[in-house]
Amino acid sequence: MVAQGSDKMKALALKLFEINAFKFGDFKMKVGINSPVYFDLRVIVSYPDVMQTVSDLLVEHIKEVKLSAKHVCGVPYTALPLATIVSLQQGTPMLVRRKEAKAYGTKKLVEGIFNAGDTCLIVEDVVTSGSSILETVRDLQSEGIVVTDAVVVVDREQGGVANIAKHGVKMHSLFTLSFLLNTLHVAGRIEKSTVDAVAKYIAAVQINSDGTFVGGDKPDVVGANDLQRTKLTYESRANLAKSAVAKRLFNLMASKQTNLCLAADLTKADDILNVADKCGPYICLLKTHVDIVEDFSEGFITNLQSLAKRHNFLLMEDRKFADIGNTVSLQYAKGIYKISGWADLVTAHTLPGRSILQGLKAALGPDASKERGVFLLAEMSASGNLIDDKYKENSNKIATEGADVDFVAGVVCQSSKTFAFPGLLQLTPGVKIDESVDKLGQQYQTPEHVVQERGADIGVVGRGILQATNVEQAAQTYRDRLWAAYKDRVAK
Ligand SMILES: O=c1ccn([C@@H]2O[C@H](COP(=O)(O)O)[C@@H](O)[C@H]2O)c(=O)[nH]1
Repeated sequence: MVAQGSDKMKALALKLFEINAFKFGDFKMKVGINSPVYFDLRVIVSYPDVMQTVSDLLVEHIKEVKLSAKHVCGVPYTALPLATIVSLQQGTPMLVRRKEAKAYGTKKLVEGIFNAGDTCLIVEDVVTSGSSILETVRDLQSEGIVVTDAVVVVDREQGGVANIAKHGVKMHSLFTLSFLLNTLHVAGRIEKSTVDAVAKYIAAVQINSDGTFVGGDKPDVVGANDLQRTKLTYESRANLAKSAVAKRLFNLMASKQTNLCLAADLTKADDILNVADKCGPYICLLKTHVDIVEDFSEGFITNLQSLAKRHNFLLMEDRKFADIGNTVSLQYAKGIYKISGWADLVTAHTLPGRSILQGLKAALGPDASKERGVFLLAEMSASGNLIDDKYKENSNKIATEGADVDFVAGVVCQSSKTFAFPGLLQLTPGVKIDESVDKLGQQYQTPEHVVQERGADIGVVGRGILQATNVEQAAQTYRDRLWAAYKDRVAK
């Protein structure tokens, strides 16, 4: 058997985590309940080296457990390329199971040349209850094909082994979820609390092959899933962040005990520097709209950076980039403001799609995402804005899937439902001591409401502080209330 403890297996486990083939958080599952861990092995097709290693290990595993079937068949769709490589490497003919029978011609469910009585080995990527394997087994059996074994990449340990065994099929997995958790923990990639949260969930949620739950009742998943982002501390979320700047910001917030962002929307450089100095001790982030500064100069940026260093806060330019990649790249690095040179973070609309991330990254060097990050706008605080649920869903995908997620530090939004991944920060503008709406449609909620009801990790306050008679005192009040709301949220 391929030793789960081998260096090759451990390295592959870490690589799969690195490329986001699995992640931790709070994810909706096919069976209708949320899970603290989510696998998406579809991404491996974008990494030929990973494809190669996974299929090499599958072939090794097949040899070691002496599985000798006449055919090999992947469970559609993710396992199809894996089954193809296994077939090529072993010289074993492949069968392809259609998900729907052809409506015309042969109306076949299984493509390939076979005879009744032939044996077939199933290849699958991830097994939860084993129901997908069983669907494929059923179709192969209906053609008289004999199935006794299935090789899988990951067993989530939620009942799959027993469920498929009831149908005479033995599962041979490369990885168990427990092994992956342990490997990541030993390598310092996840905390013990993450291991425990997933283990608790797996123990509570065992699934039958028909999608019902072992024990009958729907488990109390809210209780079982301790990885919901609003329940976690900033320290533990720092470990789950893919963006280096998000990690830095989570740790800064935790050590400085502040989740307040000051929106320094003033038009004179000295006024911004003055307010940054006064409020610096209370903020984790200072947000600018640099294009409203009437006397902008390089000196202003140098002074702002030294205040950021002195008071330990990060700088965010709320540029809300929204153009094609090439233009965004120029807007980020060139012109008068040369934003990429000084802003730790910027904001960008998701309207242009993924190219917004590629455009921003193109303006930076190869290690771009180590020093810089972006907050994607998935929702706005302005009344009557045009963002709908589909837009939010797609924004979440851009923030959490694909090769550029290491550049995404967080999401600007108004609701905890907009995204689940705990490694991202929720930045929520529209915060004031009293709920209200300004003359131009800005909608305000209280610090407690945005943190506890809406899931904000960082509350953005502009005029609530800037128009106060004593800005320093106002910053302290907002910091105290936002921080207390966060402490209450994680204590519940
Ligand atoms: O949806 C959004 C996105 C960004 N903002 C920005 O936040 C501040 C809010 O300032 P207040 O004075 O506290 O209203 C401002 O810079 C906006 O550009 C937002 O309000 N809503």
